[in-house]
Amino acid sequence: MSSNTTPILRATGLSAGYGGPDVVRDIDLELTTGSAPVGVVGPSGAGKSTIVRALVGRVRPTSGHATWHGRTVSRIGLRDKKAFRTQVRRVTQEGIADADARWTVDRVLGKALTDARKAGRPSGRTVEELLADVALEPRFAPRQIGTLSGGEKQRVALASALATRPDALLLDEPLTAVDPAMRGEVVRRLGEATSAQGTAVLLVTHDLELVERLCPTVHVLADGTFVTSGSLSQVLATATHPVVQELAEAAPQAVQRFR
Ligand SMILES: Nc1ncnc2c1ncn2[C@@H]1O[C@H](COP(=O)(O)OP(=O)(O)OP(=O)(O)O)[C@@H](O)[C@H]1O
Repeated sequence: MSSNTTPILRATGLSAGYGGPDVVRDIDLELTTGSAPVGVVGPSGAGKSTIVRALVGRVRPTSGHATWHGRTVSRIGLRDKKAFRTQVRRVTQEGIADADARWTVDRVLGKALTDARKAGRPSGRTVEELLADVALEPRFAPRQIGTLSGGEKQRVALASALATRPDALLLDEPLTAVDPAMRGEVVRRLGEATSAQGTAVLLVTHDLELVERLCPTVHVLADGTFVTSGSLSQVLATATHPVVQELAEAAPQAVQRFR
């Protein structure tokens, strides 16, 4: 990728909060077409979700910028909002919370595919392929959303986001309800799907194992600022900040080898 490619999404010196003191400060981050997934890890309350909210325009920066193809996110007009929402998808731990509980998985994903086509973003995928991207078998297609487990709802939310072949996928603790044994497989398939369709991924999570599997680069957030960045192995091996040391100590066996 040439260095003058405009990033899909970029935070530059971004600070933001909720009316009181800023909860994130001076954040620099970018997602570029074809870039490898980027992780953000840090303790609860550090501001991870706030960064994602600022990137999608749900929280307005108090200083600095969030930009989408060079345009200030908080100033995207009504006319372009739909395109923004199709091209930049956020998936939270709520899973498919917006969908009617009586709708079937097939109907939810079918609608996502139709919406994508109407928005000029045909993915050329089928419901079965989307389900496979998140390691769900075809037998889930006729199931009503209200009958799914929390982890299954989270996987349907991911599949629905993939349906629009988004430029950027912002994942905020997307697999908390998926059991650890299955999480690795979902992430593997998700990594393949996003890489094949050129979707840039930002993964915000407590789960270092997920980051290790998906993200060659990770930023560590402590009390609203990035304190270190690099590969997870570099970050853990050179831990000097107390938050990084705490993360390293709490890390599962699979990532302890980096220490
Ligand atoms: N709507 C809100 N109004 C006021 N304060 C908020 C709001 N949402 C979050 N905060 C505060 O902002 C800070 C950062 O919250 P945020 O949700 O970004 O952290 P996080 O790192 O994602 O945490 P977690 O890992 O627990 O989800 C916290 O102190 C939180 O209490």
